[in-house]
Amino acid sequence: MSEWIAAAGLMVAIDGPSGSGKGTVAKLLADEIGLPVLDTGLLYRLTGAVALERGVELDNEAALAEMVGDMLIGLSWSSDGIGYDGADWTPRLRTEAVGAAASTVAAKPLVRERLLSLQQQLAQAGCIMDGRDIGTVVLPDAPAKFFLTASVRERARRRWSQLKQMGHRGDLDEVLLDLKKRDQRDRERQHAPLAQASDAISIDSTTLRVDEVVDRMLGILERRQLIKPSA
Ligand SMILES: Nc1ncnc2c1ncn2[C@@H]1O[C@H](COP(=O)(O)OP(=O)(O)OP(=O)(O)O)[C@@H](O)[C@H]1O
Ligand SMILES: Nc1ccn([C@H]2C[C@H](O)[C@@H](COP(=O)(O)O)O2)c(=O)n1
Repeated sequence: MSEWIAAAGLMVAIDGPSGSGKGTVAKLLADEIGLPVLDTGLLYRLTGAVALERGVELDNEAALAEMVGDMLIGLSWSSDGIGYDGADWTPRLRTEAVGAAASTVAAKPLVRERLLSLQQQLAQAGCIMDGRDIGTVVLPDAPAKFFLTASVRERARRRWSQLKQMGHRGDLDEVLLDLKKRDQRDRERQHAPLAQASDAISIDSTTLRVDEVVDRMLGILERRQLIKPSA
């Protein structure tokens, strides 16, 4: 049972760089307030993974856009993950290679354009959506927007320890370098770059526990009367 009741159709946007904790916090917040959570990174990861699998050049924008058009037909995307062509793709999308491919295809305006309306349609019933451009482009009118940050060293440490738990033997400096490259690509692309919306509240999670971040968000949503205690 959720501890809070969310206003009907509430949309909460959570943006931030890789490893800032968006996905983790979005899931916990969603459990607390009883909303579905949509991880938009999965759409770009699936695009990158399908392109790699089919041998579509990651720099060929027209071919990628055509591929995404086809992909949308067999796509199922929900709080549980992402499915395509009758298979659950979620478990195979968490590798660094897929993350890098996702970041490359995400810089292509035609790819973003093709994925935009799906995100906007699914958000309409109310949700917590996390990504890079949710507060700025996908849901510019969302009544609650958060921009989650953490120092690049801390984000690399988190990613490294996550990889270690998954059985990978990554080097921390290598993870740090990959993260810096991804940050640069995501922030510097021309179309819908990673950016804080002017009306987003920034939370630096470098020295905060996950539950402390979630509590801050709940406090802000309650003060804005977007949620109320369920009891
Ligand atoms: N405040 C925090 N303190 C410590 N560890 C955290 C914190 N927030 C998240 N983590 C851990 O950091 C790792 C990365 O978090 P998460 O996957 O949620 O980040 P993300 O911003 O969604 O990244 P990406 O955009 O690459 O998907 C996870 O292992 C998570 O448990
Ligand atoms: N709204 C979004 C979500 C994700 N991306 C891109 C940028 C990331 O490097 C890549 C993978 O995202 P992650 O799963 O790590 O959150 O997808 C984007 O451009 N816009």
